[in-house]
Amino acid sequence: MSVFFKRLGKVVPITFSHAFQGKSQSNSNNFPIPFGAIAAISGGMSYFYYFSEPNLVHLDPINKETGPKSALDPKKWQTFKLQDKATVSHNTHIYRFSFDPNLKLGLDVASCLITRAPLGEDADGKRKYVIRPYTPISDPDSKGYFDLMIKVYPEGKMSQYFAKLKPGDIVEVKGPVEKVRYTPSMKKHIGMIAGGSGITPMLQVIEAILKNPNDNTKVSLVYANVSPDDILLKKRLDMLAATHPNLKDMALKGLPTPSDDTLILVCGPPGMMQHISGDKAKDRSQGELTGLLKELGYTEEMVYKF
Ligand SMILES: Cc1cc2nc3c(=O)[nH]c(=O)nc-3n(C[C@H](O)[C@H](O)[C@H](O)COP(=O)(O)OP(=O)(O)OC[C@H]3O[C@@H](n4cnc5c(N)ncnc54)[C@H](O)[C@@H]3O)c2cc1C
Repeated sequence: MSVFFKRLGKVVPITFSHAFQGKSQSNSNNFPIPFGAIAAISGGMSYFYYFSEPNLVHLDPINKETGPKSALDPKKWQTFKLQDKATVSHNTHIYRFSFDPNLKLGLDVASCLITRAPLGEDADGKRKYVIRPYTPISDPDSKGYFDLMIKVYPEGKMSQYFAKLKPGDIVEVKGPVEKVRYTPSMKKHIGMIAGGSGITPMLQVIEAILKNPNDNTKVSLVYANVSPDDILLKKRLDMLAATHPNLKDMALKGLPTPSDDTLILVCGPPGMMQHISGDKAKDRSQGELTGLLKELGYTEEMVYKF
């Protein structure tokens, strides 16, 4: 496993021990997206990401009661009203959308939803849309709202649309789209490799594991970012680093070794995917497993690309 981190280290100009120093770091030449910060968390961690940033939306207590009705419809675009927006980092925000408080959103872990926004008209005067998937990070069992954490790109069609939204504005949403079905204790050890906003599907799975007291699945998360300032939920990670003296070692040993009891989830920008696992196929199926994970002996059955 140390080979993996040696190789990863080639594209990570700063080691984990530097990741929380709060300075901007130089770019790597090896990667389309430079990775300047990497964090690893292992095993039975508790998660408080909503409480880790002072300017976040205040969450209502989660209503665990489940009901038969869902707010989402996989076949129909539905409108959801933006209730509030909170800043997580210089380019990332959490958007809370509200709906009927008697309903759950209606998705199984791990799933995303699809959003669309009007984008001018085509030659025939027909409305054009930009369509993008996003992964809710709120508890799927909460009623009446869901949260999206979205990174804004300077030229990003949809993320710029989100950046301009004000409370009361509406967004069209369809779904859910199931990615990988998580069932409690389906694997002994799950490794996660995330870059930037690729942390969102990992959060969904982590939350599902941690809220179930009977689920003892071990989770190792490797989280790469452009610079320390880009680490989403940094305060929470800082706290873990401060209270877990062996966290640095875990960064070197954390990922599960290849075995039938192992699942590695990967989500991040194209450059990272290419290097770690190979990108998904053009038809968005899983595609061939290549990259570091393949070299290290993981098989396609052990890896899932979001
Ligand atoms: C299953 C799934 C779930 C997703 N969940 C989330 C989520 O929860 N939160 C979230 O923020 N995003 C998520 N994404 C990514 C999201 O769907 C969009 O791709 C992203 O918001 C960019 O869309 P855009 O229209 O703003 O940019 P585009 O108009 O598509 O791209 C414009 C420019 O932005 C830059 N850019 C766009 N995407 C990236 C990238 N990934 N890395 C580096 N540069 C980029 C490039 O320079 C690009 O040329 C998810 C993607 C998938 C496939």
